[in-house]
Amino acid sequence: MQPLIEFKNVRKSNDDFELGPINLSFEPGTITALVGKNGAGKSTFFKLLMNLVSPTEGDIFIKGQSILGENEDWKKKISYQPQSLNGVNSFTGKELKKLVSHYYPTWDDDLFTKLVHQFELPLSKAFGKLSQGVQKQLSLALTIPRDTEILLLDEPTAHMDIPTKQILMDCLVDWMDRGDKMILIASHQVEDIRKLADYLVLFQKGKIVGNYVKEELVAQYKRYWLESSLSAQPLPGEIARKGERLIISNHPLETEAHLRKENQRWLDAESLDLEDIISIVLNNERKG
Ligand SMILES: Nc1ncnc2c1ncn2[C@@H]1O[C@H](COP(=O)(O)OP(=O)(O)OP(=O)(O)O)[C@@H](O)[C@H]1O
Repeated sequence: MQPLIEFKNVRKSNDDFELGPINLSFEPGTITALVGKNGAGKSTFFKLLMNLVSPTEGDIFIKGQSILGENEDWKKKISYQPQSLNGVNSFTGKELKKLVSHYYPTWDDDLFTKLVHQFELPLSKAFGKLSQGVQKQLSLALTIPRDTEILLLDEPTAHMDIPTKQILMDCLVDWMDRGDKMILIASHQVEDIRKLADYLVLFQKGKIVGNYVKEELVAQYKRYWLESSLSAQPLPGEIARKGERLIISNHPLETEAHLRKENQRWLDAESLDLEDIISIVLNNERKG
C-alpha cells in the first residue's frame, strides 16, 4: 500500500536547533501520536509537512507527490490544525467557515454544524474575543470537516474541558471510519494518546528516538515484585530497580526465563503505565 506521507532523510536546521534526520512513513487507517518534551520538534515537523518551513535537506511526499514542487494539489488532501491560529482575531466563526469551506472540495457542512452544536460555539463572535479553549474548539470545527485523507492536530486538547475532550475523541474515532484516512496528533495528554493512537513517534531534542506500535511498547515493559532479595548483579532485561525486590524490565521474557532458572519467584508482575514508559524511554535517551 502506498503510504499517505513519506519523510525521506529530512533535516531542518534553525539557529540553535537541529531536527532530523527523519525517515518515516504513515499508512492510511492509522492514528500516530507525536510525543516529546517541549521544544522537541513536533510543531516543526508539522510545519515541514505543510511546507510552511523548508527542509534544509531531504524531501516529503504526500501520496507520492513531493510537497516541494510547483504543483500544490497535495494541499487539498491534508488538514492542519496548528497550536494557535494567527491573524484571524477580527473574523467571526461564520466568516472563517466561509473562507475555509470554499477552499476544500471535500468540506462536510453537516459535520461542521454538528461540531458547532456539540461544542456550543458562538459563530457570530470575533475569534479574538473567544476564550482560549473555545478558540481551540472553533479551530477544530474548522479543520475536521475539511474531510481530507490526512488530518494533522497540534495539541488539540490543550485548554479543553473534560466533556469537550470526550466529544472530540468520539468525533475523531467516527471520522476514521469514513475511509482510508490517517491522523497525526501531537499531544502531551497521555489520555489522548492512550485512547486514540495506534503508533507512537517519540521525539527527543530534534531526533526521532523511536517509532512504536503502542500495544507492543506497552507489552514490552513490566514491573516485578520478587519474593526474595536480588543479587547486586543486574538481571537480563533489567532497566531499573527500587529497593531489593522491585525491578523494571524491558525484556520481560528474558527476565522471567532468568528468574525461573535461578529459582527466584515473583509475587506480582504488572505492565507499566504508558506515561511511565514514555518517561523511561525519553529519560534513558537523554542519559545515553
Ligand atoms: N521560527 C523559528 N525560528 C527559530 N527557531 C525556531 C522557530 N520555530 C521553532 N524554533 C525552535 O525549534 C525548536 C523546536 O520547536 P517546536 O515548536 O517544533 O517544538 P515542540 O516539540 O512542538 O514543542 P511544544 O511541545 O512546546 O509545542 C525549539 O528549540 C524552538 O525554539
